Amino acid sequence: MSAGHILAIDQGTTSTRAMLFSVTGHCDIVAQQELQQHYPADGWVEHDPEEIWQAVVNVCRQVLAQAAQKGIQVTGIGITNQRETTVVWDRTTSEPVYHAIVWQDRRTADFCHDLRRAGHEEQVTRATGLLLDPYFSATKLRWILDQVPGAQARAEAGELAFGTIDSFLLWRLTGGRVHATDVTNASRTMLYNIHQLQWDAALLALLQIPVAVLPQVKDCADDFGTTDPELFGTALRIGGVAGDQQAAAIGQGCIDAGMIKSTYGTGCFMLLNTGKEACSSQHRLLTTIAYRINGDTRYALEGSIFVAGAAIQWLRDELKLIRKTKDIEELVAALPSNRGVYMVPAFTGLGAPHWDPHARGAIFGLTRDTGIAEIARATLESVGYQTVDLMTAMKKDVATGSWTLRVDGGMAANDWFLQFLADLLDMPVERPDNTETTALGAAWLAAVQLGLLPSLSAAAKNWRCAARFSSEIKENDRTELLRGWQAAVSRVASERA
Ligand SMILES: Nc1ncnc2c1ncn2[C@@H]1O[C@H](COP(=O)(O)OP(=O)(O)O)[C@@H](O)[C@H]1O
Ligand SMILES: O=P(O)(O)OC[C@H](O)CO
Repeated sequence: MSAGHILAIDQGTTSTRAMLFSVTGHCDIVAQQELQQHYPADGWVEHDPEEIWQAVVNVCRQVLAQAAQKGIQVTGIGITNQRETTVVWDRTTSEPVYHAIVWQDRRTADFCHDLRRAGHEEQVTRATGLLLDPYFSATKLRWILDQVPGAQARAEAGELAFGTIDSFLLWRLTGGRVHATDVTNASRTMLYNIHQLQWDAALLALLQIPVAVLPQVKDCADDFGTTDPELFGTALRIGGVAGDQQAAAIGQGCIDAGMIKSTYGTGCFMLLNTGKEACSSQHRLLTTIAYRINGDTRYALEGSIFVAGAAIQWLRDELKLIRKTKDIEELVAALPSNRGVYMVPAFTGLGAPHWDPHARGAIFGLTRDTGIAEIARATLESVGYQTVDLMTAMKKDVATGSWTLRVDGGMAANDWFLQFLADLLDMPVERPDNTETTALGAAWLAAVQLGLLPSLSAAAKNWRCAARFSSEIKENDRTELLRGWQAAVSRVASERA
């Protein structure tokens, strides 16, 4: 029997995956299930937690069945998840009291605006490293406690539990025995003090969140309990949990200060490891926890863009300009330039460094001969320009870094995009051989906890570069491209930003 494999659960925004990894990071078996998106109103995005749970059980069972057939021994489980997405459930029945409110949801934009006007943003940033934005869990939780009849009183009485998706899965996987989360997920709630490493009493009071509703916060490699034996036929230990962007940074081997990764999935998330220092941004980036192992906390600066690959899906599904996502590469590569067309994909507002939840998307520079290719190219380019906005802010905040960008996620398969990125950033862009970095990071955390790996440093030695892109354009051309973007993005700003 082959030993030492970890089952990684990656519960993402658009799909749920289970993957089986060896400790070197080789993936043997994968199962995946799409997740339905619910848009009940403008700017609202929800998931059905029961659908998420069923998908997790299904994909895990598929992988475990194949592992058993191949005689592979599964040592334990690592979990990684879409962050901030908020679930509240009944502790007795384990049933959610409302749909999961997804990180992209903007329904609490006005509430955040009011809190900002009342002067609370500095307090939020000082304690949590975040900005006062509907992106984070706190105001979503407040909304559920306000809108579901009786929820506030039941939360105060200890009858309800709140959690990000990792917590909800831990609860269900352990048969309601564990109500916990890890520090990286906690650091995205806007309720967790990232310096004191505990729930922030002043913010809980400000938002009237009862302590009784909150999960216990653990390290990323920790004892998260064992699965209910009835689920998978055996009790598996859960040894690792991290939010998906932090897990991707680990899977990219960005475990030391100065290393940067960017993940291009539905959104784009750039994390710069700042080591033991919680660097506070002067340029509207987030300070967040990169990971904590054996009580040793490492921090990161994060730039979050809400729409990256989702814009390519929009071209495919709404505008029907491309049939398959991968068709975009050939389409845009055929054009000699962007022909002055710029697209700002502010479908759900703008994230870092603009933080404008009321901004909406726009296309600029249209002429009589603008066609499908120009609009597709402007859309793909917009993800590159937004990356430059993040990197520019990071370079201003932190003097030293490796200034090499490691990339992953669905869009990292697009060579044209990665070359454009290297051209715009004037920086090497590296794609690893294993682009399933998110699940890999969760697997490595569990492997460390369960004794299959001595440390994350040992794990990171397995990282390999598969493709490297360097700038091939002139400084003048870069400046011109960026000037066009800056003009476009400034025109979608809302009056309330
Ligand atoms: N060749 C490609 N060019 C551009 N975008 C792509 C390409 N392949 C996939 N994508 C985009 O990548 C995203 C899927 O990436 P993935 O990492 O699976 O996302 P998530 O984890 O957020 O669900 C989709 O939004 C899709 O539009
Ligand atoms: O599920 P993803 O990969 O789109 O990631 C979502 C992020 O964690 C949101 O902060």
